[in-house]
Amino acid sequence: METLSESLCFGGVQRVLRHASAATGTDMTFSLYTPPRAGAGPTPCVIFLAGLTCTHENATVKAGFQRVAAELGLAVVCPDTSPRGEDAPDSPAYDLGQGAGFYVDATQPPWDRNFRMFTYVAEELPALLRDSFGLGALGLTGHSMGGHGALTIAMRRPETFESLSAFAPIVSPMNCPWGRKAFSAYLGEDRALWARHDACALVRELGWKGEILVDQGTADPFLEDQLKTALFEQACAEAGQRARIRMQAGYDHSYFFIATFIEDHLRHHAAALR
Ligand SMILES: N[C@@H](CCC(=O)N[C@@H](CSC=O)C(=O)NCC(=O)O)C(=O)O
Repeated sequence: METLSESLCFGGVQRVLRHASAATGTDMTFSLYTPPRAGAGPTPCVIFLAGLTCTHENATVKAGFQRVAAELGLAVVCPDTSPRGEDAPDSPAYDLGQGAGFYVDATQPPWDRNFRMFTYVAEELPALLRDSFGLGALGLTGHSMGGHGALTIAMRRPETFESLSAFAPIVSPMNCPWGRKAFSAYLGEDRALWARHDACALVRELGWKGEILVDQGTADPFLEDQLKTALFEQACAEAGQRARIRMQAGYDHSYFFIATFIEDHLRHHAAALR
């Protein structure tokens, strides 16, 4: 494990770290904020999964989570969104390849060797945070493609994650252009496999053990074609899933929207992780 940077922030420490990942077969970079106040027992931690084109850095420097995380005694981890580097495949498109891992384990060449972001987030990272940093209960959140990752990974791994929220998530990748393009490339044409990575399908099949908090801006340019929040509202209603899905008037898809509501999300996680 290599420490790339370390800065004091609101009395806690904001680090950027790099490690060799067994899941992706590449080095992976992530940020880790640890709060100043050590409570009783291991520090609870929220993992924030970012969206298309992002690295660990976007949420770390733009979401503004550190002040509230310090107050609540929460650690926050921001992983990268895909494997990177010359040894991993890529595509010239912003919505496929490096920066667009879609939180699945690819089954199709050339992606299948490295693009294993489901295993990285669901298994390798939680074990690393527990074993190398002594962190405790885990919550999962994310934005857009990362909101899709948070919803799908948490529902499939309720034994690993205790709390769940999302900002402007892609709620049904099977039914939007970003998702269909990524799933065709990474997973092939097996629709049953696609459904195992689709939040609307999973909420009907598995559900989530707690309340899901979702914020979505009404001025988000991706709302109608890509994100389709109404499909998740309908799926939750039909499945009897507890969910607080808040349509936030006038907010767009940016990190200004995330920064506005990050405090609510961290409080939602802190309440469940105690
Ligand atoms: N370049 C693309 C859209 C890129 C974009 O908006 N990325 C979002 C996430 S979208 C869903 O996963 C993002 O978080 N960007 C980084 C940031 O710091 O804002 C286009 O122009 O259509």
